[in-house]
Amino acid sequence: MSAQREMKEKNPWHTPVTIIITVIGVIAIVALVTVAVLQNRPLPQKYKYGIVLDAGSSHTALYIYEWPAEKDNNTGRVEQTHSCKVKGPGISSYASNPLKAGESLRECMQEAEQRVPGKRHHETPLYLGATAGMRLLNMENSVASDKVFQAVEEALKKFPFSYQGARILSGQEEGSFGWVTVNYLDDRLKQGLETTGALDLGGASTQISFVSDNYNGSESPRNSVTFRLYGNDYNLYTHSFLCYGKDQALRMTLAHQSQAGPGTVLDPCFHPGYTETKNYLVLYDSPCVSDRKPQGAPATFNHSGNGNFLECQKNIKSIFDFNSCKYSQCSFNGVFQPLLQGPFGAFSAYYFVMNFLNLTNTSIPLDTVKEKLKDYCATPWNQIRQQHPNIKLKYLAEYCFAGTYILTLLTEGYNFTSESYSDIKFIEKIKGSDAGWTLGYMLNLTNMIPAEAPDSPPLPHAGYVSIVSIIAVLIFILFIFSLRPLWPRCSKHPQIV
Ligand SMILES: Nc1ccn([C@@H]2O[C@H](COP(=O)(O)OP(=O)(O)O)[C@@H](O)[C@H]2O)c(=O)n1
Ligand SMILES: [Ca+2]
Repeated sequence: MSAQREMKEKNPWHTPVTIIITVIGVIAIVALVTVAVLQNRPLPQKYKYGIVLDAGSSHTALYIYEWPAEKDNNTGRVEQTHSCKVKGPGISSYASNPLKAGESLRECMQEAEQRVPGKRHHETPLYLGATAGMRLLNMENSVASDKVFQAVEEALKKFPFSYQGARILSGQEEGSFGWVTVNYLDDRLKQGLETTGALDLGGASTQISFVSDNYNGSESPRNSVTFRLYGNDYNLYTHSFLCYGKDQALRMTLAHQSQAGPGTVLDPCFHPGYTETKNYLVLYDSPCVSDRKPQGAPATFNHSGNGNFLECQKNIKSIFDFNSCKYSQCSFNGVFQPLLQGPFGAFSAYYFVMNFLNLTNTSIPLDTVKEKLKDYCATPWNQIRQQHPNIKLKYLAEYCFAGTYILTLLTEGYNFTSESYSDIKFIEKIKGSDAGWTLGYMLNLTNMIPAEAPDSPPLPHAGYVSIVSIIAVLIFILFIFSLRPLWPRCSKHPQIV
């Protein structure tokens, strides 16, 4: 017998039956695992889109959101993919020429048409939400505000999206949807984590929204908003202060000073050397101040600065009422506010102003922040202008006021202390999406956040593939053992040839 044959007889695995079984087994395992992997491989992503227009008091911005199309119940992450700032002022400024309000949106809407894939246009919901600018116009002149909405509606309907309406948000909606946005983007809602409060500062109103253990909605129910999200109940405290956005607050502070008498206003909230001639009619053209219009005043007044932080803060404090409170505790103007419970995200003008002033770092002690602002306000206007040649003078002139207003609102208004000040984070975006009410508004209207926690597959994909592989190998080994009777017998002793 040849040596080769001898080898074969010694090694039972070399019989044709076992070789065939092994090959088939290996092929079967590879096929099984391949199918398991391929079946669960993410498909090329297809997206759905949603568009929200934020018609603020100072300007309108368009946001495009996208989310994976094939996720059940739209449970995939929603992200902002594009934003467009509408040129010109907010839509409430077009009260005397409503058609222009509609026209102003055209450029950003055309951009949206480019950005959203054509075949998704007709199914992409389009919302417009207006905030405090339109609230004020509606109070002042509801016919004019209706006309602006009509014009805006006509302009938006010309685009191929699924138009869902334009309306004024209530203060509660504005505050609570800002809170939803921040906590959704931080993944706090899905995971049932402690939530972040939301501080939104606009031009015409400002919102504060947070969950507090000592607030269940029974004291001052009008400040209560409840949500059931991903299986958790949230009882939110929220309040919107109309007229306490930074632009209207500036009007109120100026109006307060100009009551001292017509002529010149020497304003501690403006830099030394700043001087402008301003129109009384423009100053008082807002329901926030119209009742304070002095009788028989001249058409214009001289607005000059002397840059004094402490005096500025004193003036700002005069627009708050700290005395009336019929609840256990109040923020200001007799508005109930439970004990602050952080952390807080402060966005919109809070961020823009503090970022300009290089004061977004809240681990800097509050006293140091005040010192820095004091120095900034005392800096001569000429020097400020030279340091920031590219910033529009109107905006540049107002940062001393705006910074002082923010600190006053937070500490005197909402009762943040030197300790709790560091609970605030000034934020612009979270994971690429702007902080603001728009995302929360769309998530709510499209039912994108389920009330109950979605059922998740019991195993992640990797775990599933590993278990399938292990079971396949075990079945194969069992199979081999079940064929034992067919195995060639091996002798314990070397065969004698
Ligand atoms: N880059 C920017 C953009 C806006 N802003 C200010 O942020 C505020 C935005 O308010 P808004 O137009 O949303 O007004 P509301 O309707 O929310 O009260 C305005 O006071 C703007 O002047 C800013 O300070 N810097
Ligand atoms: Ca706003």
